[in-house]
Amino acid sequence: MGSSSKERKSDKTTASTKSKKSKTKEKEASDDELSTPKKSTKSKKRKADEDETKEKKHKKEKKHKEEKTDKKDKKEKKDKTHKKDKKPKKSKDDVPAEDELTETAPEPPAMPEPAPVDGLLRFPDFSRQHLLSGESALEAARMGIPHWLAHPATVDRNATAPVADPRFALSPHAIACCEKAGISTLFAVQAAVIPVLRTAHTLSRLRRHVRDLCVSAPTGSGKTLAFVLPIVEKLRQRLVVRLRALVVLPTKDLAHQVKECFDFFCAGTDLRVGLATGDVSLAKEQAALTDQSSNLAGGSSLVDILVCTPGRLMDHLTLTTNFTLQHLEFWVMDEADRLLGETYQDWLPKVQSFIEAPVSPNALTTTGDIPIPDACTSRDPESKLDLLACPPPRIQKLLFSATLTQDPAKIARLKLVRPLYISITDEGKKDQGATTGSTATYTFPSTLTEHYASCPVDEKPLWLIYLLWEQRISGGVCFTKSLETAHRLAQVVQTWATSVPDDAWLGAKIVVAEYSSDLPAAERARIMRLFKQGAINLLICSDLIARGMDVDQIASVINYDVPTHMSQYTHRVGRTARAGRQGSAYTLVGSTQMFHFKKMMTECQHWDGCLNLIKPRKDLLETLRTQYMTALETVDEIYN
Ligand SMILES: Nc1ncnc2c1ncn2[C@@H]1O[C@H](COP(=O)(O)OP(=O)(O)OP(=O)(O)O)[C@@H](O)[C@H]1O
Repeated sequence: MGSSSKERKSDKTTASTKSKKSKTKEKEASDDELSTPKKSTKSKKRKADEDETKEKKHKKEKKHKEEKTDKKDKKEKKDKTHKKDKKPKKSKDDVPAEDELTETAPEPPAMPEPAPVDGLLRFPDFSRQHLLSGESALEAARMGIPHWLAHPATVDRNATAPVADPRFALSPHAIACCEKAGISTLFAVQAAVIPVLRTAHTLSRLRRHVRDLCVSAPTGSGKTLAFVLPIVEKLRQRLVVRLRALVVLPTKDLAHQVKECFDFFCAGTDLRVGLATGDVSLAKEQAALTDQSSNLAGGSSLVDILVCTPGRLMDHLTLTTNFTLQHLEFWVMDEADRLLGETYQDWLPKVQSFIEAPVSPNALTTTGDIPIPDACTSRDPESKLDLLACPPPRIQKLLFSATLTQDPAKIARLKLVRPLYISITDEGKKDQGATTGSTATYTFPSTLTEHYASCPVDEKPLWLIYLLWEQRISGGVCFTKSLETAHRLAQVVQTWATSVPDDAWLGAKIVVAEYSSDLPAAERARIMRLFKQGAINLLICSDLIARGMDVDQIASVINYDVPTHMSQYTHRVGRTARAGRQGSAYTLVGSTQMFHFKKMMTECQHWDGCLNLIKPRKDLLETLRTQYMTALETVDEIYN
């Protein structure tokens, strides 16, 4: 009892002392709020004592530290003297500090322009003088277009250079291939892009200089070679076969075309190029792409470069054993704006996730407890499985199109790193798209002559016949809005052409073929072969070959149906006037479509003085009308 009363007393005392202290504190606090604190003499003394003790302690610690540093310095000095002659020179293969290499590393400062040193590659001197100003810049910002996208580095289309120019640092093999292909001068897009890619990969083992590229250049300006050449040049130095370049195209036909280009430039190297388009069974493609029996997951690629369509790429990513993107260095998207609009199986985010995902430990073979990675790298910078601690090369994304989108939302999906936007334009037409507020710039081949004819909608087939006859069109492609129209039109035109006596043709007699996605691949290939040989000289099709197809023989393009968008017009007419050759484009505009057509052209500053109006000769039109009516009757008899 007694002790407890004592405890209670002492508790009371403590409590009262505490409350006194807290009262004093409260008072000090309230004083503090009003004025500079006035400390009592007692507390001043206590403070001075404390300070003295602190200083003593600090001096002691400092002395101790100095002694320690002194000892360390002496030791290092001794070691240095000892190792002086033994120190190895820094090799170019030295592995750099990890934080310097990961993509999460802080954004490096703006790349300094390397001085023009002989023997070293230089970045091209992209003009930046015509940056958007005033309202245009504000407009771009308002539309949410990132600065780099609104301010392309423009290159004049005449800025060509000889293949052997040291800026390109092309190997004798590449130069020989160009010679074999009849290429002595690199076109502007190639002269601009190749040094950027070559420099990035030659100078920088850190790959700091690796920037993603968006390239916009007119149709037929040589974009394919702009990525094929540097990729082959980089990869031909590789030792082990890995899938290092992925080239995605929107259609099978285009994929075949680009594969042919790679094959040509890879001939004489041991690089292997694969194709995944779904032309053959999945099993056959799988067998051609990876060694299915290998237990080195992902390390059994049978190809270095894969040219594919998005659909088949998805199949291989999900179904093919040992198919991996972990070694990828280049990811090319040709006809990028079309691919970005492609939602098939959500392909874009899926590929993106395969690239970003760390290599799954399940994908590794183990010997006992030790994992054997298929190669020295994984994409995960934190990965403990990264045995050689060698950082993976960063994937360079390369986007090409004649009508590259400026839609910020679409571009953002690609997560581009320090992107550089190169645009090949006409002098004086810079920033055209941005000033008009459209979502892409449109530049046409300078060798293209454009025409249009305004005609009654129900007389379009007759006017097409008129054009074919009067303009002596041979080697032409005629675009319709649908397969059905293409089918019917091909029947009518072919029937009319057959009905005209051979000796009436002053030029080559027209032989028509329908070229449609409904046809089997082999049949399409046969028709294209005949077209290239001149045995067929007019292809009637929907938009199947409106993009990217490169056929020398196309001298004229006819838009039987008016394109609904400027990019569609650009790609269609771009099938002619390629690689500096002359070409003509004709658009048949139904009288009810005239308003839309003119508006579309005017908005893209492509109306005044750009197109010639065709005024038909009435007598010839009437003569042909009779022939056309007869052909129509024959078609109805034969086919219906
Ligand atoms: N430097 C060059 N010299 C001569 N011809 C070239 C050169 N570069 C490319 N070509 C040829 O130019 C043609 C068009 O090239 P390519 O198909 O790459 O054009 P593109 O810019 O991709 O066109 P599109 O936008 O229509 O796809 C091809 O036949 C190609 O062989």
